[in-house]
Amino acid sequence: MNAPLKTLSHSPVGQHSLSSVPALHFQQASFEHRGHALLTPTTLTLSGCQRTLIMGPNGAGKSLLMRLAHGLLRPSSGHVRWEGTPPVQAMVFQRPVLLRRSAIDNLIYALAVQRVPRRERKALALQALEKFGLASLAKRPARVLSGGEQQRLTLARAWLLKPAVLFLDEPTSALDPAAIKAVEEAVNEFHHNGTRIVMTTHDLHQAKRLADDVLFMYSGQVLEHTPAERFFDTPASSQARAFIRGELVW
Ligand SMILES: Nc1ncnc2c1ncn2[C@@H]1O[C@H](COP(=O)(O)OP(=O)(O)OP(=O)(O)O)[C@@H](O)[C@H]1O
Repeated sequence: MNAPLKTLSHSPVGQHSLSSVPALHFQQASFEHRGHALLTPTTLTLSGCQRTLIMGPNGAGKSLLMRLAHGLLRPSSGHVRWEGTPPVQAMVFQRPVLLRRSAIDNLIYALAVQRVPRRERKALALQALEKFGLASLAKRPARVLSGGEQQRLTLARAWLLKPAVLFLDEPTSALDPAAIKAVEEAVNEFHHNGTRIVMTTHDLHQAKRLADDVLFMYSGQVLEHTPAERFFDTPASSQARAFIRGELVW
């Protein structure tokens, strides 16, 4: 059972205003592997602190686009550029990536990497565990936590980073309804604190709950990037219409 998230604001230093999160531009950015175009030349901009949901069938290129955005991959041609200084970013994966140590030590390690003074680390880590309903599991090895608990721990770690941009790659696909709710609440709280959200999901209902805008991909192409309401009410492409009806397999 997941308790609702405790309200705890980021410190003022960690708050972002619409104008302070720099835009990210894809300029004719493509990605090829062994002669196959996995992302056709793509031009788009992510700006403000929107919640952008990337949708599309399996293999459409959603994770690829996100990895290019986060800088984990470089485009084969074109550019992926921040307007100004690249902001603090965090990424949450479908399968949580945690160190072989206790829950609290995973957070303390992340703070050490950020060079937070040693004397402040434990209190900050405890606050984050408390916020994500994990205080009673602080000493438990992170890797034996349940899937939902592990995902909340990765969100707690991201929270400590105070990212201007948070990328989430299918963060709820392996979770039960209560854990999904907890993750969605966390996503919204990041959003309320001025973090831009970029997230992939296969869950249309989740996308409707969370999205400000939708990026729809099909076969390595971004077919639509529109406000969420327009995407769900009047999708422009036949592929998106089929996808929303549950008829587009790939
Ligand atoms: N780094 C990479 N090198 C080579 N091929 C890749 C790489 N990343 C992804 N691919 C390939 O690109 C295609 C798109 O993969 P991607 O993971 O982006 O799809 P997706 O839309 O996220 O799919 P799913 O919904 O199944 O997670 C796939 O055919 C995949 O095998």
